[in-house]
Amino acid sequence: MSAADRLNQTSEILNESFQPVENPFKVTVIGSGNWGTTISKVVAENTALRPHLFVRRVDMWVFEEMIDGQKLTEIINTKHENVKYLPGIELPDNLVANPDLVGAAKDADILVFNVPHQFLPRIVSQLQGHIKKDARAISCLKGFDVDKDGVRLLSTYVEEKLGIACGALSGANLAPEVAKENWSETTVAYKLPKDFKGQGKDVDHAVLKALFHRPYFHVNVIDDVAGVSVAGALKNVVALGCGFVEGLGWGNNASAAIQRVGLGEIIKFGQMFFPHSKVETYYQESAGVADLITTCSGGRNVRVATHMAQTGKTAEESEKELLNGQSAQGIHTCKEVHEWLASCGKTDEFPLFEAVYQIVYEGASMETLPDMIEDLEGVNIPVAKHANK
Ligand SMILES: NC(=O)C1=CN([C@@H]2O[C@H](COP(=O)(O)OP(=O)(O)OC[C@H]3O[C@@H](n4cnc5c(N)ncnc54)[C@H](O)[C@@H]3O)[C@@H](O)[C@H]2O)C=CC1
Ligand SMILES: O=C(CO)COP(=O)(O)O
Repeated sequence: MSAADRLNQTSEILNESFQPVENPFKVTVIGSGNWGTTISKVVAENTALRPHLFVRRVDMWVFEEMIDGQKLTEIINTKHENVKYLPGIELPDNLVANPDLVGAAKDADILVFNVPHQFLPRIVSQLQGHIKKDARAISCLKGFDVDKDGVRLLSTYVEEKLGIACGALSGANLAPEVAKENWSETTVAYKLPKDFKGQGKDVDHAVLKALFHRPYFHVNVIDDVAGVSVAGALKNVVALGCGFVEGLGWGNNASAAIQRVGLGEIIKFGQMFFPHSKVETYYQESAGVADLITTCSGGRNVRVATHMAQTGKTAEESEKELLNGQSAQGIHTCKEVHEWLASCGKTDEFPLFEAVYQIVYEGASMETLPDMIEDLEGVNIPVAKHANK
């Protein structure tokens, strides 16, 4: 059996195993960047395939902009291509670009949030009071919300601000590869809420699998929203560190060292501030170590940091020059993490995260990265008897 036949067979088996629901779910994706458009494509392919579960039409909210005198939404809806953020990829015709945020979201049963996380607060405040009370959400964002009260997951932020249950989707998922339908895995995390209405009436793990799983995009659904979200947010900070050593020309050993320290700090951060997150999520799930590896190999964060090292430009300048309006989320996340760790006096316990912040925001030298992350605690360096003579 060919690989393509095997994939089609998997898809058919999945279709048969999904029970119909009373009222098919309407799905809206909030966001239309590189990943936002890719996930919209994934979702729209599945809603077209599974009318017993989903309304065929998927709305994708687009932060409207003009491209050569024409609205981006009009281009997407006529050419079926997001020419700015996902050029060269054909989008399904049941995916509708919608510039009206409330209009796109108000009838949705499932809201998929997928915007650079610095824009989330404004979007959520515009949605307050305008969505279905029993809607459910999945956050594909990578980052944290930090204020004087603490560090919060973005799914928790959505839950608190909108009063709806929210899970997370994260994995080793560089958008251009998923968009081209190259095989990858992802992790969806969702906890059934207290007001769960029952199978066939509400969103559960099977519904989420049916919404996101594609022959080329394999989904594992788990409960650990915190583990998935912490790993997704922090690997972007580690990727900046990898970009610095790569840009300095130090090679693969240096990058591996940064990833080793980074994985340790990710797990420690998760255990310290989200103790209900599971350690195995960090090394067994796509959202854990696999996302760390792919992002440090070829993501936008690593590219931006490499450019900084090679040109001496700032993070913002490098992002602007390289990404054509896309966002390297590690730039925001390293600041959020620093602010949180500083407020609780724990920056010393996360030397890599702190070093990345110091390089991006305080002008620290990239060359000193190895010394900054060297943990000398407990190491007894022998001193020669007559060293000072
Ligand atoms: N691109 C990727 O490979 C992956 C990205 N992610 C995560 O998904 C989230 C979304 O990323 P992308 O879709 O790649 O976005 P992106 O990095 O492509 O950002 C561009 C998007 O931001 C929008 N935007 C610009 N200014 C805005 C404003 N003031 N208000 C609202 N929106 C505005 C643009 O219209 C565009 O849709 C991020 O948290 C990212 O870390 C997760 C997995 C893969
Ligand atoms: O999250 C990602 C891959 O899973 C994408 O990482 P970048 O934003 O660094 O491209």
